Amino acid sequence: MNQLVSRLQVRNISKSYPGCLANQQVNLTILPGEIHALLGENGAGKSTLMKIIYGLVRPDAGEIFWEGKQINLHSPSQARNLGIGMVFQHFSLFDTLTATENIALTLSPKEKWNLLRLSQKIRTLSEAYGLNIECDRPVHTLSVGEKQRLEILRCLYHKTKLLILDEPTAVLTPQETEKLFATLQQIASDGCSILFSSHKLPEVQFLCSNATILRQGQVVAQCNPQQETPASLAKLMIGSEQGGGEEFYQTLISGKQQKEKPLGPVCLQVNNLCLKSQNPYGMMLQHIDLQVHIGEIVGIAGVAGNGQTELLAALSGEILCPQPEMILLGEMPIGDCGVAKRRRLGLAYVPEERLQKGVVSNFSLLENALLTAHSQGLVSRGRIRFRKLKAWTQRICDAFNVSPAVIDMPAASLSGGNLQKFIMGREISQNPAVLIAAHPTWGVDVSATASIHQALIEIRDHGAAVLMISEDLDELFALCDRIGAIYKGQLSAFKPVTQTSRDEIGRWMAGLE
Ligand SMILES: Nc1ncnc2c1ncn2[C@@H]1O[C@H](COP(=O)(O)OP(=O)(O)OP(=O)(O)O)[C@@H](O)[C@H]1O
Repeated sequence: MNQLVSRLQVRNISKSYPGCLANQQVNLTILPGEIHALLGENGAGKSTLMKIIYGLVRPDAGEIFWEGKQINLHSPSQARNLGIGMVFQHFSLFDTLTATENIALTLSPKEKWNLLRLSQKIRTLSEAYGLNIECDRPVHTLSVGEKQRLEILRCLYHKTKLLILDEPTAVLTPQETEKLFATLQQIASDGCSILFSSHKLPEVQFLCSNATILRQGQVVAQCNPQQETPASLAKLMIGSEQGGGEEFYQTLISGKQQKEKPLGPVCLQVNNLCLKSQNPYGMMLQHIDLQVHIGEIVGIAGVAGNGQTELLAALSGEILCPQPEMILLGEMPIGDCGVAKRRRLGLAYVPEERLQKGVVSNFSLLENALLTAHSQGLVSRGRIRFRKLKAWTQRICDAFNVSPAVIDMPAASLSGGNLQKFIMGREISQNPAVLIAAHPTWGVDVSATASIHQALIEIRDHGAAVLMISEDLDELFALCDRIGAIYKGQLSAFKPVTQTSRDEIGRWMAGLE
């Protein structure tokens, strides 16, 4: 193959949305077999550019060249036919269909296939790239990592020549990320180009040989990440006026070192919780005992699919417990209380799936704020107090740097990281007695991660009990006072972070102790 012909070139691409220039005269070139990073803060315009390249969003201006020829993309199916595949931050799979059926849906009507032969082909491909997918399992039973591998497999099936990955490692465990990177390197060495966006800068450095950096929709730099440091990459993203050097980056990522302190009274308690999953492939919770004290952040680590979803559902009230005493808030049994009552009693909740469960995506930020914060004096005698609601929502956006802070815009129009900041802000601002948060900084950029960590530390220091469930060990170690792991529906012991190590937690996550 002629290495001089670029796989993809975009020239002077611009795209605006009401009140925002998402991309401004963006130029980008990707060569065959290159793993190219697209970097920028939340809202910098990365997803917009990726969606333009995938034919999902029409640019207002600019040109796209595919293997040297100018193209006019008007749909993802046209992009897929050319060899462009995309894996979104929020997966685009049908949950009730199997892996094979999901791939079958994307085949052209002209293609001859039957499910059995297709399954065999997919299995062979899956083995060749070490993707490890069980073809006959319904998608809703797959873990996050498995769903992502299925999306990649679907692209490989279509002989993708440019694979676009929008924050693929945001909710993967370190082990899953390692596996993903090995697969990506193999795909790239076979000649497929990869466009990769991530807020995890050390990963970008490890994987990518070229990077384009966006700030407020414009290309501000291009570099080889392997010749940079995470600090210098962060500085390019944030801008030299604000971003400092290594020290500045370290303060962003390191969180607050915990001092050991005496524990306050227990605020959230789970007693011998045994619960069958409602999902036939789900994980049964077995004899869960857990205590979170006032003024404490407790972290639960674990590989996705080990009972985190079931535990979150039981704690939030989505699923009721067989006995009320299985969950206590202070001294009050709440195991039989629904979501609304638990919220009234002071429990706030940030779910795993932000678009499906965290917000109603076509509701405005204002309406989404009201959905969980109505008891904060925002409703009186059945009437919404609009002035208060507007001020409340605006305060969340300002305090958590949600951009654009336009409160009557639909939640779906926010970038992924900004939506996460909004959901975290909405829950933290209610000063809950207990905050349960799954993946609190999913897809959030380095500086916003630091602000969310700071906000979590502040509510803890003001007496809240915080329970975090995350696969991100760096985050758990940066924030938590005590940490444990979940494996096959059972909890490990919990230890102060100062008395354990990543190795030990990693062993607990793998059920080795
Ligand atoms: N459908 C839409 N309607 C209105 N505004 C939009 C829409 N999609 C994106 N935007 C805006 O365009 C800007 C760029 O968003 P984009 O999702 O491309 O950012 P990003 O760099 O991918 O951010 P993140 O890292 O948070 O995913 C943001 O200000 C966002 O609010």
